[in-house]
Formats: sequence, C-alpha cells, structure tokens
Amino acid sequence: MSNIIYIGYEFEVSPEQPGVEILIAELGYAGFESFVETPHGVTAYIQKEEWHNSILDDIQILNSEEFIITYSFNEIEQTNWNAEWEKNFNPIVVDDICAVRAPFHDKFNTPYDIVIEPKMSFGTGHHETTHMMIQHILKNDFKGKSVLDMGCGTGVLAILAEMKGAKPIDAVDYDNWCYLNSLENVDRNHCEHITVIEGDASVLGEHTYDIIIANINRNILLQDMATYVSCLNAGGMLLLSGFYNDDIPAIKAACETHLLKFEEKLERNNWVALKFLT
Ligand SMILES: C[S@@+](CC[C@H](N)C(=O)[O-])C[C@H]1O[C@@H](n2cnc3c(N)ncnc32)[C@H](O)[C@@H]1O
Repeated sequence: MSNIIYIGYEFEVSPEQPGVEILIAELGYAGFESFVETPHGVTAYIQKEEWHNSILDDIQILNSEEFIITYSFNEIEQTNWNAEWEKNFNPIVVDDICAVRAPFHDKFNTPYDIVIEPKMSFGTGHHETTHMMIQHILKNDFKGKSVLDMGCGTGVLAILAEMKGAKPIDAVDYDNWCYLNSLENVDRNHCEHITVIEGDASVLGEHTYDIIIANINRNILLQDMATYVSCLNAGGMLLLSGFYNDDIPAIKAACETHLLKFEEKLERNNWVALKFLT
C-alpha cells in the first residue's frame, strides 16, 4: 500500500454544508476513494492510476451558482492514510437496528453490529446509498436466501446479509483494493458464508441467486442489467442503488424490459435505492 501514489485535491467550499456533503458524494462516483474533512472544506484522494485530466468535468456542484468552490491539487505518497482515516470515521447507526463502526469504536448494543475497516474502499454506511441499501436489507427476509452483492466495496452489505441469515453469498468487486478489504472485513465479522470474488459481471457465469444487491452507478447497472436478471431465481429480489431520482426512469425501463416489477423506493438527499421483484 505504501507504494500507491495518490492525487490529493484540497477543496474550499462555501457554504460548507451541504456543499461538502454533495461534493463528496459526486467525487465518490467519479472515482475518488477517500475524503478528509478540513476546517473549510474537504481533501479528496484518488489513485494516480485512476486519475485523468478531465476527472472533475462531471462534478456538477462545481458549476453551481449556490456554492463557491476553489481547489488545488498535488501528488502525494499516502504514507499515513490509516491515521487520517481513523480520525475521521465516526460510527453510524441505521434505524436503531444496525451499527457500522470501526474496530477501535466501542461495541454497539444494536441487533446488528458491523465492524468495518474501510481504508480506501467505499462502504462505511455514511454514504446515502449504502445507508438506504442497509435499510432495504433490514426490511426484507434474507433467511436461507442465496445472495449476490455486486460492487461490494468494503463488503458491508454482504456482511449484513449474512447476519440476517442469508447463505451462500457471493461478494464481487472489480477493484483489487475492495476485494482485499472485503476479505478482511468478512473475517473480522466472523462471516462463514461469504465468498469474495475479484471481477465484474463477467465472473457470474451460470450462478443464480434469490437476491441480488447492486450499489454501483447508473451506467454500470444499465450495462449489466441483463446479466443480473439472468442470474436471478424465480421469486427473486433485486435491490439497486448508486443513482439519483432523475435516473429512475432509465433504471425502471431497463428492469421492466426484463419483466421485473417495481416494488419500493427509498430516497435520501436525491439519491435513491429501488427494490424490484421478479
Ligand atoms: C458505490 S460503491 C458501493 C460499495 C458497497 N456495496 C456499499 O453499498 O457501500 C460501488 C462499488 O462498485 C465497484 N464497481 C464499480 N463498477 C463495477 C463493476 N463493473 N463490477 C464490479 N464492481 C464494480 C466499485 O469498485 C465500488 O467498490
């Protein structure tokens, strides 16, 4: 890890809230991996390998007249990442039922207490989409169901699925760091029914599942929808997030093309998480 080179962007944001929150959400979907809030904004990190000149082109808040955002960036060798991260990761509790915390936090007395060491991976429950996917999982019956967690990040959703009685579970991510981090977190939470796989939809082959969870982004979901549906058992459930209210028509149309029925929508800060049934 010490040899990974990062590009760090220091953003100053006014007004700070909700500006920083929106900015972090957008940067997360553009490929930035980690964020450290600062007195006047946020510093965001992306691996140099993932970086390109037009990385900020799709960040809509930078063109918003409601916020003044300035930034500078430089290359850094991230040597003390964990210390930065540990200072900035507060535990969260979803609906008083499910806590997501780091190993150095005290244990929670909630029915589900997930311990995550996210390092660089997305999925601490702080992001709206992870939060809503946790809510969907909490509300639905997972006992004895086979589950695919596509784009597993830290593995948080797969881990909750196992805590709710699902088995077997495949957790898939194409990012090597997420793959390794999910393996660690699966172990840390003493999960026994999760197989972590490095890859994308092409690794799914003939596997089928009762429930597919995919918190990725609009374009990947649309691109891989046919594969997901072909992997879904009759009577199955598809939980999707990683997109905004405006994206719902495209996502719904793709699901309906494959005869899935829309069932429920959750929404937080314009992000949505949808439930479909076969
Ligand atoms: C928004 S994060 C979600 C992480 C976690 N499931 C959660 O809910 O917090 C999306 C994850 O999908 C992964 N990803 C993106 N495109 C992918 C693809 N085509 N196949 C597999 N994983 C992908 C990313 O590496 C990232 O970890």
